[in-house]
Amino acid sequence: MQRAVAIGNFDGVHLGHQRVLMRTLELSEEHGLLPSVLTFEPHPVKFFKPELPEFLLVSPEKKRETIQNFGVDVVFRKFDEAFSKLSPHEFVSEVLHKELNAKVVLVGDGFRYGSKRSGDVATLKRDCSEFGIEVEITEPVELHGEIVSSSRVRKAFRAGQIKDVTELMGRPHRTLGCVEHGDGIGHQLGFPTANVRVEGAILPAPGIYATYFYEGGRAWKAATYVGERPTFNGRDMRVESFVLDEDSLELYGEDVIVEWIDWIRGDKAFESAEALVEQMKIDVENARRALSLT
Ligand SMILES: Cc1cc2nc3c(=O)[nH]c(=O)nc-3n(C[C@H](O)[C@H](O)[C@H](O)COP(=O)(O)O)c2cc1C
Ligand SMILES: Nc1ncnc2c1ncn2[C@@H]1O[C@H](COP(=O)(O)OP(=O)(O)O)[C@@H](O)[C@H]1O
Repeated sequence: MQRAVAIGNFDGVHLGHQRVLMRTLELSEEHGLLPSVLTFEPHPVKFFKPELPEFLLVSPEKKRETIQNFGVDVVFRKFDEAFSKLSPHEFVSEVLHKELNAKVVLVGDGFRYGSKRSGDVATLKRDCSEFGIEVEITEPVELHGEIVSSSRVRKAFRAGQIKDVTELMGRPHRTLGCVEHGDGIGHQLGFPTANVRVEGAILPAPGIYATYFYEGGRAWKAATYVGERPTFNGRDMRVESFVLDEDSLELYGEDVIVEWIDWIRGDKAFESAEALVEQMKIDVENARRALSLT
C-alpha cells in the first residue's frame, strides 16, 4: 500500500504537529493511502551532539503511542552515520520511494534534509516529482501571534508555565516514569511520595505542581514536587508525587504517568521538617483546588 508520509521529529505532538497529522489522515482517506509519520531515532540533534543534556519532551516510545492514537502509523528511521550522509536525492529515492512507497509527503516550510542539510523544499519537490511523489507544504499553526514549535513548548515547560504548555499541546503534557525507592523520609513526614524516575524527557522548573497521577487503569489527584530537596540537603533532581486521599498505596516498581495541570509554588529550603510539613498541607489543598477547577 502506498503511504502519505509526514516527516519530522514530532517531539511533544503539539498543536502544529496535530494539524499535520489531521491533514495526513485527510489525504490518506482521499487517495486510499496509509497515513504515516517518518521520524528519526535518535533525534538528529542527539546524533550530532550527544554531549547535550536531555532536551526532549517525551521519549520515543511515548511519541509512538501518541501518534498511533491519532490513527497514524509510525516509522522510526535509525539516524546513524550512513543515514546522515545520504544526499537529498538518495533520501527521496531510497527512503521515501523504495523503503516507504510514498505517494504524498508532508513537510513544513523550513524543512531541511540530507547530508549537511543540503536539501530543502525546492530540491524535495524536484526529486519527488521524478518518482511521482506529491509534496505538500503545511502551514505553521500560530497561537497568540507566534508559531507553535517544540522549542516553544520546551521553553514554557522548563519555566514551569504549565497552563501555556497545555494550550500549546492542546492537552495536558504527560511524563512517564517508574516508581523507585527514595530515602523513606516521606512516611516520617506523613506525606509518602512516589519517587518517579524519569528518563529521556525534560522536567519542569523546580517547584510544586498540581498533577494527575496514573498507574495501571487508575487515576488520582496528586501534588508533585520537582527539585533537589534543599531542606534535606538533597543533591539530585527528584520527581515526587504525593497522591491525595490514599494512605496505603504500594507503588514501588510500577510504571506511572504524571500529568501536569498547574504550577503551585517554587522550591524552597525550610528551616525544619515541621515547617516543610506545614507548607505541604497548604500545597496539597492548593493542588486540590487547582485540580477541581479543571
Ligand atoms: C507537596 C510537596 C511539597 C514539597 N516542597 C518541598 C520544598 O519546598 N522543599 C524541599 O526541600 N522539599 C520539598 N518537598 C519534598 C520533600 O522534602 C520530600 O518529599 C521528602 O524529602 C521525602 O523524600 P523521600 O521520598 O525520599 O522519602 C515537597 C514534597 C511535596 C509532596
Ligand atoms: N498517598 C501516597 N502517595 C504516594 N505514595 C504513597 C502514598 N501512600 C503510600 N505510598 C507508597 O509509599 C511510598 C513512598 O513512601 P516514602 O516514605 O516517601 O518512601 P520513599 O522515600 O522510599 O519513596 C510510595 O512509593 C508508595 O509506594
